[in-house]
Amino acid sequence: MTTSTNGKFDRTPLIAGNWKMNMDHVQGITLLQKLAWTLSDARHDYSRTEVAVFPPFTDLRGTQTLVRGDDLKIVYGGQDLSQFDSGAYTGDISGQFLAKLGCSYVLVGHSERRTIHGESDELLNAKVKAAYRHSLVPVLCVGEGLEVRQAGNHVAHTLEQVRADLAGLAADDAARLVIAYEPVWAIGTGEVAGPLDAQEMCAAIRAEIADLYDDATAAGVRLLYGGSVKAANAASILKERDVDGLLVGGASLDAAEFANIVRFEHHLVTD
Ligand SMILES: O=C[C@H](O)COP(=O)(O)O
Repeated sequence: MTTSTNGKFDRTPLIAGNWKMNMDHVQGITLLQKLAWTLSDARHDYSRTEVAVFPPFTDLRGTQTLVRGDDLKIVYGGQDLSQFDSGAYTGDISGQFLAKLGCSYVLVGHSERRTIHGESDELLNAKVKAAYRHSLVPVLCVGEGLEVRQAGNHVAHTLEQVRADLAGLAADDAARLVIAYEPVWAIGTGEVAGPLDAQEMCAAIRAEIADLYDDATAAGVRLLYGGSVKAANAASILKERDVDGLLVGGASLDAAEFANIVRFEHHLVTD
């Protein structure tokens, strides 16, 4: 388990920015530089809250060069990877290539991959395993659409994704996993799941991991919430017991806004 000096956190909180298909390699460098400067001016302590960005593939080499050159503490990852390691898979990107570019993480099963690209749980299970083959930590994205939520089946649906996507995964790999709960109806819509919705699902996922593995493994897994997160709602979501971080889309494209989300602790009201 990672440890944190943050009051409620047993695990180091992770604030992750998914740039999606925004920011070319020049814009990406400018955004990353602004983010690093803003956090440096604010004396952000990266050992208290980890910061990750997920730029498009074409930005990763520039990201690596900037992070290394300026000795930044921001970590980064790819938005997807192939289930294969190399070969005749036109357009795909191997986890091996991501690792060589210094990526720490990789998103797996973002809802936009599941819906637009029709990625199945079987495929995502293979991608999770491919990530570990290349020492990348998968950020596995799960969550329900609006109809499932309205029918009240959101917990069962999401846990089914968790079970299928992790099938056959070893416990020591599972313990390092990050899972992002992203209700599809709250992504890019301005609709935010309430803190209690986020907590309900994160607690259910943690209990499921404990069932699949054991309590120690479940205690190590970091669970993020994603869906229309802004600086104004970040702290209230992160106050919840089982929520260990955030996966931020739109708001991560604005360095000042994202830095404010990273600095959520300054907005936490202590009870
Ligand atoms: O990966 C991020 C999620 O899809 C959330 O995106 P959003 O913050 O723009 O709603």
